[in-house]
Amino acid sequence: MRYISTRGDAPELAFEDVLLAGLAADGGLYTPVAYPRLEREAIAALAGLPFAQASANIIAPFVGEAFSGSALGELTRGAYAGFRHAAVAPLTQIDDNLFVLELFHGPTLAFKDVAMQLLGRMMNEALARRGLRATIVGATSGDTGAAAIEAFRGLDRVDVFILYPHERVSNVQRRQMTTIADDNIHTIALTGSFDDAQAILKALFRDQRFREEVGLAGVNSINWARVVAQTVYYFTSAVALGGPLRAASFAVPTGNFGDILAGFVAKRMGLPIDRLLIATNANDILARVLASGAYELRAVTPTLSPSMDIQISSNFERLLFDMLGRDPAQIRALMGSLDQSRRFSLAPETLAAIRAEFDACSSNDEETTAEIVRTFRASGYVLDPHGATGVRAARRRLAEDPATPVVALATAHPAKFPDAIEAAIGRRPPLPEHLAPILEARERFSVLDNDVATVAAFIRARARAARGTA
Ligand SMILES: Cc1ncc(COP(=O)(O)O)c(C=O)c1O
Ligand SMILES: N[C@@H](CCOP(=O)(O)O)C(=O)O
Repeated sequence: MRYISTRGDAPELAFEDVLLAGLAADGGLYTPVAYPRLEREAIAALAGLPFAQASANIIAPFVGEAFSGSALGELTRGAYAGFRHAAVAPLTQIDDNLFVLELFHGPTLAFKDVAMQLLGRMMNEALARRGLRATIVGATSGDTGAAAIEAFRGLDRVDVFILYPHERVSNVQRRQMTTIADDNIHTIALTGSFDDAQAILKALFRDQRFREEVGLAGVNSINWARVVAQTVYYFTSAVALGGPLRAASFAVPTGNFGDILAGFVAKRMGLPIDRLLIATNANDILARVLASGAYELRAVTPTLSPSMDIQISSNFERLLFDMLGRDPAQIRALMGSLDQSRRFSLAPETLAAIRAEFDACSSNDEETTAEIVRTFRASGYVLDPHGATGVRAARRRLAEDPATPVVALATAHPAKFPDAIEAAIGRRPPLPEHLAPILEARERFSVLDNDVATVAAFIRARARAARGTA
């Protein structure tokens, strides 16, 4: 499989190059030249397979020769061996036709582990094959950072720098990142929002000199490998509910649009998906764009679901690329307008094409808390605040169409947000035992100004030091 940039001005690459490149050199996002199709029989044959095997089957057409034959199966088996649930991503029914897909059984208790545990293994192998080292820089609103740190800690081929918004992640989320003592891990508390962190990350990727100097690599969902690994649980859960003979809808707590984009890709690959429901918190830019066609940046509002406190949803660019007939000139024009005037407008036919497949539902903190309470009272199930926005979107859909099952993605474990849960239902969900030490361990992080040059200088100094060349 070959990959092209959404902005049309970067070289076409093979999977392993895309894996190591992260963002395309023209600022665009890599996407496959065409989506591979899984025939109905191949989808049906996923039933009953271990998650790791299903993952290898689904991902194989995307990786081509890079991880051919048994190599991919070995990587997926390794990636999911440490999950705390044998099914990796189990489904739980909480109401009529309403199912929760638990994606938080990985080491850091968030859906990010599903892709990151595989990405870490793939990247390490690709770097070893090429005899390279890399400097991974990641932006996080709380969960990607911990998942990346867990996947890459202690490896000598990589230095990891994680930028998170200072004082805007939960205590558990912060400690999952800042208490890790490995020398190759560097956590940066940025005096800004996640959007600021992601803007710095993209600026670093656009600086060709810096990129080459430090061997820059990215593990956010701007990296295509993250998206493709996230398609797997759409297949496994849909098949468990009767797919491909029966369609399901998916309600997805959304921020950077990487998770729901994976659902869109699964649908393009042939999985019968009815509706893709974008669930947002008060940072509702995606709900607003679906309502009006105007993608308009506003200041980020802190909420009970901090990982979704995002306005610039990077992967929306990949969706637009497909919805605009894969025309990079139109993407360049929209992204240029976003940079210059903090907004762009979609043409009526583009908006109609998006609405044909997606709905959106935003929930403020009160509504999120009410959903946690409602679900707990009705079924005893404890949702985290991110998952609660998804379940609320799912209930709204079921009120319109009770016959089609809806899978709501539970993207984080409630123990990551104990204060919000306690305020809602009067109980503090305990942290799984393996994470208990982080509550006492010493924290290490550097507070940096929201400024590209400051962050670049910090990374340069530390990355060199780690290589013994300072
Ligand atoms: C717990 C949780 N839910 C939902 C999201 C949103 O996912 P995405 O950014 O892929 O839209 C995130 C962050 O990405 C998250 O950490
Ligand atoms: N919510 C995310 C934001 C980054 O998302 P990614 O999927 O693009 O890595 C987080 O928790 O960091």
